[in-house]
Amino acid sequence: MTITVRGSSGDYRIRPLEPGEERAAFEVLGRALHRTVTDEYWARREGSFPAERRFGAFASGEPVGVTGSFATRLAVPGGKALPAAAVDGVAVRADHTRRGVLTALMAAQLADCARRGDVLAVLHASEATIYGRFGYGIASRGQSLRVAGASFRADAPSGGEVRLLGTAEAQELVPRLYAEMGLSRAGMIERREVWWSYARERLIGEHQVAVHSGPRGDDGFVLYRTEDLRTFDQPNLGAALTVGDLHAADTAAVAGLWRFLLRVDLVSEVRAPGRPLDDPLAAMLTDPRACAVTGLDDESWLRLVDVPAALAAREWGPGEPVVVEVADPQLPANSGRYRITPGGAEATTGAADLRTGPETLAMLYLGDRPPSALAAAGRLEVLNPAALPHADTLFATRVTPWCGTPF
Ligand SMILES: CC(=O)SCCNC(=O)CCNC(=O)[C@H](O)C(C)(C)COP(=O)(O)OP(=O)(O)OC[C@H]1O[C@@H](n2cnc3c(N)ncnc32)[C@H](O)[C@@H]1OP(=O)(O)O
Repeated sequence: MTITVRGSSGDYRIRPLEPGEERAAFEVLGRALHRTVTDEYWARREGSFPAERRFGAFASGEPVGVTGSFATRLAVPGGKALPAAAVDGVAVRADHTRRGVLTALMAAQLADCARRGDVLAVLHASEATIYGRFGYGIASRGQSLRVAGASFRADAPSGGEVRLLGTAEAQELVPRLYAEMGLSRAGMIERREVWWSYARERLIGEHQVAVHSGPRGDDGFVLYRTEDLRTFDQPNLGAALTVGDLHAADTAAVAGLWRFLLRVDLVSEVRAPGRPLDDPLAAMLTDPRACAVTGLDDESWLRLVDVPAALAAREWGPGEPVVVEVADPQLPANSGRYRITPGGAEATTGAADLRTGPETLAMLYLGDRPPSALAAAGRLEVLNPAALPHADTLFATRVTPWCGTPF
């Protein structure tokens, strides 16, 4: 499948990447992200950048734009994990931007996802102004924590052991433990081999790895690195310890890992970017302000590729039935009215209570924000005001959504 897009200074051909074109396409990405692709760097990345599921935009036979995805499953409220495309490696070369190349790549990719049966697509955005127009919406947010001078309350969970692993052991154990612990929050994705092929070396190889064991065995891990903050003037500053990845089966394991991190010698502060909004740490401390929130940002952007399948698969809260009308010009098969009840959701011809597009639907889908908040912001058209409180309880979820996997 090739699409030709007319540009002011020539045509672009949008087509699937072919084997052998991976490195040239990766260099488009490298340049756009201000990174030099050396032979050594490409050797490390090659396994995570297959031609499969990748599209290129070609000008005079040369790649000038790229987008890709890897297949995964994403957990939705209620615990089901749906087929999803984890979109990554999106770039257009600087001398070809703002001519519609990304728009054409996104259209090709979304059509491909729909054909493959991906119910959802998910990405982490470099800028928050890019993806809404393609039907992606902020589906989970993350907070950055800075912890210093903290001590635990007497009633905080305790127990268990933490041990540090060597790199080889960690590279085997951490992927297995992540898979065994399962997708405990809506928004979490399966980490497939194509993801680990780079993360095993970069994430694990460049971090210290500690594993927590509770009564049932290994139940959490943390990856961290340190950066010396000491100066001649401030010899007691110690190091900043930054958490690169932390997943645990329960809050006792989270507490155990944090107790360990906060006891590491010669460390003056622990930084943990991108934690879930309901991270339990502050509530476990004698001084909750010892755990400061230093940032709050969008974390994952979701696109409902197959709206009927996505709505049918998630769990709904209590409430009177609500009919939501969706208008999706990019994937017209999604356009229609959906009757949502505590027992499920299905297409209907009944009168609509609420009307919106795919971006706002994605913002509601994992329960990150209530419909009333997005209606107040003007993103959701309210045709029947009496339905709004019911929509709030139907869309509400027990657990805060979070992806927790960088890609
Ligand atoms: C999931 C990920 O991989 S995130 C990484 C994304 N990649 C990067 O950030 C790398 C650097 N940036 C780039 O490569 C490019 O600027 C891209 C990919 C973001 C955009 O590519 P372009 O081909 O210029 O986009 P395109 O011309 O199709 O623009 C479509 C629309 O988005 C807008 N747009 C595109 N990029 C941006 C941006 N960075 N900020 C604001 N608006 C943008 C355009 O103005 C245009 O708006 P319009 O439809 O109202 O005219």
